Amino acid sequence: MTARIIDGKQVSAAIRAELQAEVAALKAATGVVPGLAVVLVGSDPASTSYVTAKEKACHEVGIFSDDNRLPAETSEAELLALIARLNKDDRIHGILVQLPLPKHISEAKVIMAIDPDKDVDGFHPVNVGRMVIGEDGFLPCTPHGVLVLLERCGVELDGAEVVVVGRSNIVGKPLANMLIQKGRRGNATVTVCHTRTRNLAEHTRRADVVIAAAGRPGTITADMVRDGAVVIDVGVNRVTDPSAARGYRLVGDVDFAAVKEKASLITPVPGGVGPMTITMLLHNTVAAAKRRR
Ligand SMILES: Nc1nc(=O)c2c([nH]1)NC[C@@H]1CN(c3ccc(C(=O)N[C@@H](CCC(=O)O)C(=O)O)cc3)C=[N+]21
Repeated sequence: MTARIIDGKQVSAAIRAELQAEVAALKAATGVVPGLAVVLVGSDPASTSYVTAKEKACHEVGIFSDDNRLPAETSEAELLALIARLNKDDRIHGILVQLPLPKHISEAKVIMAIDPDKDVDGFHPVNVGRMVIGEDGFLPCTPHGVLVLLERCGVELDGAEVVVVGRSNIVGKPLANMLIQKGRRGNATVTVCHTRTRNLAEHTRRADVVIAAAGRPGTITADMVRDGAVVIDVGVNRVTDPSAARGYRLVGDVDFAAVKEKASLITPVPGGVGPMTITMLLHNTVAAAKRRR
C-alpha cells in the first residue's frame, strides 16, 4: 500500500483561518484582543526559530504577541519576577516559556509559577491533573495537535489499537492519557513503549495507529508497521547536511521513504505535526481570552 501523505500545513492553515475569524468576532463584540507572552531565555538556534515562528503565527491570526527575549545569564529570580508580572497583566491571556531553559534555572519552578489559567502550554501540574481526569483545562499543544490532525483526516480512534513510542512529559505521557479518555478523540486502546521496551516491533506491528515520539531518527522502520496502518511522526531531529541551505535537514523518528509504501496515511517531517503544535498554541490563547470574560 502507498500512503496518503497528511498535509499538516494545510490542516493548520484551515484552523488558523477559523481562529482569525474568531479573534475578529471577539474583538468586535467585546474589544478584547487575545494576548500571548512568549519568553525565551538565551539564544539556542532551534528555540529561537520556534519562538519566531510562534510570534509570526500570532500576528497572522490577530493575536497580540508580547515578545520577551532575555539573555542566557538571566537569573531564576528575574525570570520568576517576569512571570509574576505577566500573571497580573490583563492584556496577556497566555504565557509560554520556551523550553529547555538554561541549566541554572529550575524548569519545574518556572512552570509552577505560571498562573494555570494562563498556562497555554498545558504544562502546569494543575492542567496535567485536569487532563488526566478529563476536566476542562489547557491541553498540551503537540499531543492535542496530533488528535486534531487525526480527526480532520477521518481516522477513527474509537476502539482502535494505538501504540505510542515515547514517554516524555510533553508528548508521550499526555498523548496516551488523551487517547484513553472517554469521548470524541478518545476511546482508544493504548500501549506506551519506550527505550526499555523489550520487543518494540512486536507492539508496533499490532497497531492501527503508530505514533512516534522518541526523538531519535530511524526509530520506526517499515518492518515494524502493519500494512495499512496510520503513522504519525512527532520527531523533530536536526541532522547535519552540508548540501542543505541551513547546513542541516529536519527528519522525524520514522523511516519515511520506506514506511510510506506500507502505511495508509502518514505525516511528513517537516510539514506534519510541527505546524499543528503552533496552531494549538493559538487555539489555547484564544480560548484563554474567551474564558477570562
Ligand atoms: N514551552 C514550550 N512549548 C513548546 O511547544 C515547545 C517548547 N517549549 N520547546 C520546543 C518544542 C518543539 N516545538 C515545535 C514547534 C513547532 C515546530 C514546527 O513548526 N516545525 C516545522 C518546521 C520548522 C523548521 O523548519 O525548522 C515542521 O515540522 O513543519 C516544531 C517543534 C515546540 N516546543
